[in-house]
Amino acid sequence: MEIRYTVNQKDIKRYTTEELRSEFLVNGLYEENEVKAVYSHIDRMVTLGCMPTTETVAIDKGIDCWKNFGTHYFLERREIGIFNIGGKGSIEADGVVYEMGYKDCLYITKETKEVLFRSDDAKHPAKFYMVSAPAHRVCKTKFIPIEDAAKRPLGEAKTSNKRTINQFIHPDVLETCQLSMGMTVLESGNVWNSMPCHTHERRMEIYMYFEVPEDHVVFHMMGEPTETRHIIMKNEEAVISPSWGIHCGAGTSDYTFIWAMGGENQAFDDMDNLLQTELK
Ligand SMILES: O=C[C@H](O)[C@@H](O)CC(=O)C(=O)O
Ligand SMILES: [Zn+2]
Repeated sequence: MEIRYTVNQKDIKRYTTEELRSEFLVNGLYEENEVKAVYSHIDRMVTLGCMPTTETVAIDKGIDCWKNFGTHYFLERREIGIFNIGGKGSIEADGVVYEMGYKDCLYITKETKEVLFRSDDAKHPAKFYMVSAPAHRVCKTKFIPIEDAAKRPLGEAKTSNKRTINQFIHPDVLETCQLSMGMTVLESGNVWNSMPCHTHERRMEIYMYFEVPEDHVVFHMMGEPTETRHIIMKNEEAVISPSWGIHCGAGTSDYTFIWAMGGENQAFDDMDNLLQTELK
């Protein structure tokens, strides 16, 4: 598992493109029958990808839980949210099997000892995208299909940002310790997400862009509002946003992304909103 430490907003002003990317971009999430995990010291959030093909893959494959977490198993003191962005598959959590279709979500609570990933068809494998946060109490493991997500339509075609925020792991849908997660779907021909943009000093956030057509990219904006930087994102790549940073983007096409937050609170609307004209 790759470990990343926290960075400071004063230092990143001088980062090169490569330095910015190695600090904030998470790519190569899907290697056959492996678990790719990046542990960020920013709110101790772990971003993971798993694409089982011919094997049943355990969540801690390639991870030394005792060394990295000081626990006997991955979810001993953590909770996790998982989306399937690939073909049909299943997740087994302490003996209970959840069938996971495209864009289905599963929240798994703290103290779940065994988590296993499988694909129904190795030729069209499931791709599990996951974010895990430290947790202090047991909640309820819950399967959440997109129909059960709380929907928030936002934006308009005139400003190229017509989209729907689907809140899956959210206090209105289920209880968690600190994790919240959802999926924002842009309507055809709309390219801007999270614009007008915001920060939230109380929480960090991770975006993972997908349904980005081949040969297209998303310009993900980051940095302090008056010191903005960008990272060019390809399909199925994630980007870490520290509490002090904006996080929004424009694609060269429409796309979808999964957001995940952790930190002090779970109040989705607790944002420090910014006007476009305030940005530099
Ligand atoms: O804090 C909330 C997150 O940044 C996202 O939910 C915003 C988003 O999906 C959007 O406006 O498109
Ligand atoms: Zn945000």
